[in-house]
Amino acid sequence: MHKVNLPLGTRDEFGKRAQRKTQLIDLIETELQQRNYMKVTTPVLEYQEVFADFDLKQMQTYQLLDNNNETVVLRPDLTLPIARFLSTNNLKLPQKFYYVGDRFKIAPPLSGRYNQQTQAGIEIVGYASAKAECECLLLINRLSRRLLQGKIQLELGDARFIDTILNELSSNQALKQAIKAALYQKNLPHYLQLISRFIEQPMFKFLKIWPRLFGDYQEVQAQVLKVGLSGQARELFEKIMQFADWTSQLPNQQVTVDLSSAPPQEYYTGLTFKGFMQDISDYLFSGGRYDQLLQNFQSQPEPAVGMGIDIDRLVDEAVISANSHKHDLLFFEPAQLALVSQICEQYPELELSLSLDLRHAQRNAQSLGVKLYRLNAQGDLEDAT
Ligand SMILES: N[C@@H](Cc1c[nH]c[nH+]1)C(=O)O
Repeated sequence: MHKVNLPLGTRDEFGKRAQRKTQLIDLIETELQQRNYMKVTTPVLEYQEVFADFDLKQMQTYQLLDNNNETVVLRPDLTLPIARFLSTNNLKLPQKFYYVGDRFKIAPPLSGRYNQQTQAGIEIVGYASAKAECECLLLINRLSRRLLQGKIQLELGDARFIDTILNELSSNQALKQAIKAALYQKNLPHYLQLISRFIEQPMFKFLKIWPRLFGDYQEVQAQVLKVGLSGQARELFEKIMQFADWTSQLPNQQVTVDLSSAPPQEYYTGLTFKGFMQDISDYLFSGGRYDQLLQNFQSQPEPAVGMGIDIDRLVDEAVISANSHKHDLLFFEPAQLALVSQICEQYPELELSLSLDLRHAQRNAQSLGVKLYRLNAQGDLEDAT
């Protein structure tokens, strides 16, 4: 038979890694259930229109035709299916939900990323106050301390900040888009050229330092205070700083801000946050407020905050040890099945020896360094090593 390869960007998971992943998911689910989150599982297949309104980071999706000739996609995001779910089910709100599942995005070739990624996440729906953001930030801090020796750095921003500044500057859409793109790409020469026309404006001092406004929140705060900000931009800035102040008081929590990058998802409408580790390019946690999203699926908007947890990254980095203790073996004959069933219940860690005969079973136990038992005439365990 010829060997069949896996589709590009996919992998098999097995052994210790697969076991650690299950342990990690169990730990997160227990944590969330203890805090009264409701589990939601949505299918991996959705109609394309669920994702149509959002440019989910230019991602390519897997598309299939169902038997009615309608295009369905393997979900590239888990928040939009939850929004779709909420609009079609009359659940009592406010409510806190969580999910664990795989999402599928076709990664650029040679990027080293997998196209199927496991994500856990929470969606806190119906709460307008900052306490919903606090719940997410607390969870990141708790998981960071519990699993990653407190190594997660938080990065805060606000999805409205960039547009607010640009709207105060100009009504020229094309120009605003160009500045935004230069800022996102950190294309400094082009950015400086684009802002040069605002040299007479009071905000020019801010514009000049804007691309560098990321990093330690107190340093960024000091720089912004020097040049000043006004109006709504200032209010948003103060709100980000307020959250930075609160979270920096959590144990082992380093806090940074970023005032010049694209929000992690297009649907965010307020505070955004990411949790990352030094020297790892991908974020382990990413979320934000998205008060308008549910309006896309139903007539009414609903305040909401949520975040995703990159389970695959977390498995690679988390300090959890897979149970790897040895199992003693039980040699048996098929005719003893009913008895074996009882013994298995009594000794859940005993592994059945499936070797053909006692001699093979003994050899196997010896090479594994474990004991071999068998059942004597009275139905009791006896050492047969
Ligand atoms: N779906 C988001 C995370 C999130 C959950 N809820 C809100 N945001 C992501 O994948 O980045």
